[in-house]
Amino acid sequence: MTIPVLVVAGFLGSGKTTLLNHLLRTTGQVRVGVIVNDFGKVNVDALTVAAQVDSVVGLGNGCLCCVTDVSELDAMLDRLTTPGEDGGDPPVDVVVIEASGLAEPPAMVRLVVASENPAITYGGLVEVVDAAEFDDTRTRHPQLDKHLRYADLVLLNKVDRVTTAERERLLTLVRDLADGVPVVPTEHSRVDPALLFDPVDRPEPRWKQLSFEDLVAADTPHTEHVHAGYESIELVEDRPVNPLRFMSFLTDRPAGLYRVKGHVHFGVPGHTQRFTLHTVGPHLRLTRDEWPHGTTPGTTLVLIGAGLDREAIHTAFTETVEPNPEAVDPLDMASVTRYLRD
Ligand SMILES: Nc1nc2c(ncn2[C@@H]2O[C@H](COP(=O)(O)OP(=O)(O)OP(=O)(O)O)[C@@H](O)[C@H]2O)c(=O)[nH]1
Repeated sequence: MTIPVLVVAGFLGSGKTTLLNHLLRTTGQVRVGVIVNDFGKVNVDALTVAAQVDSVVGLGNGCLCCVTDVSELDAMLDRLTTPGEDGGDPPVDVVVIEASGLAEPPAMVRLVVASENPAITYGGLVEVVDAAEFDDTRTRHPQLDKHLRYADLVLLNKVDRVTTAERERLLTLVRDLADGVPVVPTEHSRVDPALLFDPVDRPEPRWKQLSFEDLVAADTPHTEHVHAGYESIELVEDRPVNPLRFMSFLTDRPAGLYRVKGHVHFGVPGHTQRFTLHTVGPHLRLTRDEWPHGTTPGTTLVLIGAGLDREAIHTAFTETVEPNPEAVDPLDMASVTRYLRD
């Protein structure tokens, strides 16, 4: 299991810190490590802080870390993702970094994507935009359009501050500008964490200390419940898929797609193993191993995003099916193996 590292960006006051606090509160068993450049911003009840060592503040359900600039980020990621001395689990399941300033998000994304740390994987760049200020921000910062296209997911936040008609106009405009990047409308950055990363299935100990998360959950008002706001599509196919057609299905990403995970069966001579795939936006990650004993090779994918065209996706995927994998040129597998990380 690798630890996804997400980067949260957005203009001043758009709702980035609100998103971090929301994730710390609502991720169930997922332990979220948060990296901010100022602890003071995150709403930590002093009583719930279990320990503060150097620049890491430990919480019941995660860690809060502090970095002053990008150069410290790598070391902080190592710390958060290294298993304990007892060889047990690393301290967190997911890391969320709040990027500040305009230049930082691309630098942070590059650092995470290029990281040599085998424990982490890039989890996506989430751009938070303020619906009520959108037109003004765009006038003042024309580069906002570029930021939208560069993101892997856009949260159109503060929709409670605009009328329904305005919300629809903005949603259409932002979707248009984001050019295929999924856009999810939110209030107080309340996005379903399942859109961002996978839930963790950790057996609950029969007896456990009350955690930060339990305390918050106990007094979380009903209105805090998240609306799904995202969808997932499962694709299952027993027949092999063609490497070139399948890779172009992934790289010509369907509009609204945020991430894809699953197993792929190419069945091409010399490449009949199981390929495990994770994508976030345009970033692909593949590993290869043998099919577990007793399983029939086949492709099973879960696509997660917002505003997905189910029918178009099913059709495009079906077109990748290869009736005669033995006849496929093994060199065509280079389009797949160049993404391998094993
Ligand atoms: N009405 C409304 N207010 C919101 C919403 N989301 C955030 N806010 C408020 O907007 C203000 C700014 O939110 P933050 O989460 O601090 O924004 P930020 O992007 O972290 O801000 P900076 O770090 O200063 O750039 C706070 O007062 C939030 O409570 C929302 O959806 N609706």
